[in-house]
Amino acid sequence: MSTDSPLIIALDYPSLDAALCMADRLDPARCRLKVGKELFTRSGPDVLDALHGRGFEVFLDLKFHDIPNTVAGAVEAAAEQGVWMVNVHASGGRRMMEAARDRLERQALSTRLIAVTVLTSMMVEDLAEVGVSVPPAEQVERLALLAQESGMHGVVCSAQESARLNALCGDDFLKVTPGIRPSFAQVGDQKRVMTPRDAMAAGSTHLVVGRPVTQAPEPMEALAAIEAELA
Ligand SMILES: O=c1ccn([C@@H]2O[C@H](COP(=O)(O)O)[C@@H](O)[C@H]2O)c(=O)[nH]1
Repeated sequence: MSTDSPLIIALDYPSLDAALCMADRLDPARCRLKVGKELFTRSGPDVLDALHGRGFEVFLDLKFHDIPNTVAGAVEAAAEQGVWMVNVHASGGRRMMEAARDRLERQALSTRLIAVTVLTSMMVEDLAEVGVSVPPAEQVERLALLAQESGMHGVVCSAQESARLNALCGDDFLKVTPGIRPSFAQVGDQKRVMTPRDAMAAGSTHLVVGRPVTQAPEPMEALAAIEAELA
């Protein structure tokens, strides 16, 4: 089932059972789901089959980062599982992103392919330690432009960068933004955060929300509060 909702709920759980318990409380007409490294490493492709069987569109968030041939094969494998979206790291470079895009095109696979710019958990000090001597916003812009030139459908960035990327890359270029924190939620390890309403106003196309829903005492109430904020 396809949905107009911008919400992507991150199923960061240590077991298939726990993830499906949450999925069974959610509605594929009201959100998409994201499967990340922990859940996929534990459950493998079974989780994708189970979520597709329940009618959800799935973002497989494995953030591939390797040589072009390896990433192209991994992206093809993900797309063959029928996922709605998959991602790579933009810092893997132009040739890597182009190889992944070309592989999807050659196999006529319609999975959206996006690139991670700068993780939403990183600040200027974190970038400096890995040899990047510009602020996150500047690095995000650089990598988003490279991702667009390399044929990506969009990027993962923080909502703090969405307005600038709208101006630089256009409205149609996807801005998938984790680090979404409603006023009732704890920030945790995220650094570049925004509320759901501000993120949409800034031009984010999709909002990734994990713990504010999945760790809430009443997850469905938390989700409803976010939807009300967006209405
Ligand atoms: O830059 C990034 C890229 C990916 N993520 C992922 O999004 C969710 C966020 O979960 P919260 O619990 O809402 O913090 C999580 O799965 C991350 O792996 C990100 O946060 N930042």
